Amino acid sequence: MLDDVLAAPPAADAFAAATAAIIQAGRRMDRFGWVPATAGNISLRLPDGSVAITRSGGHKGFLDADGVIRVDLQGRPLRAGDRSSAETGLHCGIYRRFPGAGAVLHGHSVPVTHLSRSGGDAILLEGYELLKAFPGLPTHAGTIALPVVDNDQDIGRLQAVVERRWDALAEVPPGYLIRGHGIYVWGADMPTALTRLEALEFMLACELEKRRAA
Ligand SMILES: CSCCC(=O)C(=O)COP(=O)(O)O
Ligand SMILES: [Zn+2]
Repeated sequence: MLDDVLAAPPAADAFAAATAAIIQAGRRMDRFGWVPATAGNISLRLPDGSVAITRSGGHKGFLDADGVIRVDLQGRPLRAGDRSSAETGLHCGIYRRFPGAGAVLHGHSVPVTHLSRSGGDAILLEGYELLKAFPGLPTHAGTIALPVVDNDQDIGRLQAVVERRWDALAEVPPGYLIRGHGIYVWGADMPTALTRLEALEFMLACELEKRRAA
């Protein structure tokens, strides 16, 4: 019991650590060109069940501590007047559905935007060594069918569509694409989410090259 109390960091410390991790993730995503202009958003689940998430509208490669705020699992800001990401509902939808999700990343890369626009409800990734970055895929011989959903400015309606897609899948991959918009990826923690995003972006860039060459 005492061990549990000592192991749990005070809420303010946990938020400060999450803010630092989010700032670092934004810089990393920016280096790859995945968060152009004010695109993208980033969040981490906090030990008290709330969520640290980027504010709406800033450049995610130039975040400072003021660029990260807290919301509850329904996406409501914990401090009156704070305006979290316009896509907070998609982050919270992931945290509510997957108790093991601890970090969520959203970016707008060229491969994601281009491939998601070219039709189809899923993008098949097969034969890539980097598939091993995903749960349950011990070799390159596995396959990921990344769901693609139509874009919608109504985030509640978009989240309902995403949930219906998840309901229809025997196994839900930890990511999906929004057509002409971007990608959502999650993991147990920030390093895992970043690894998955990087692996997916690499494979999607290869898919784009393949289509160009065809
Ligand atoms: C100019 S990007 C349009 C909004 C968007 O798709 C996005 O990812 C960023 O929105 P946020 O409110 O999180 O800044
Ligand atoms: Zn977006």
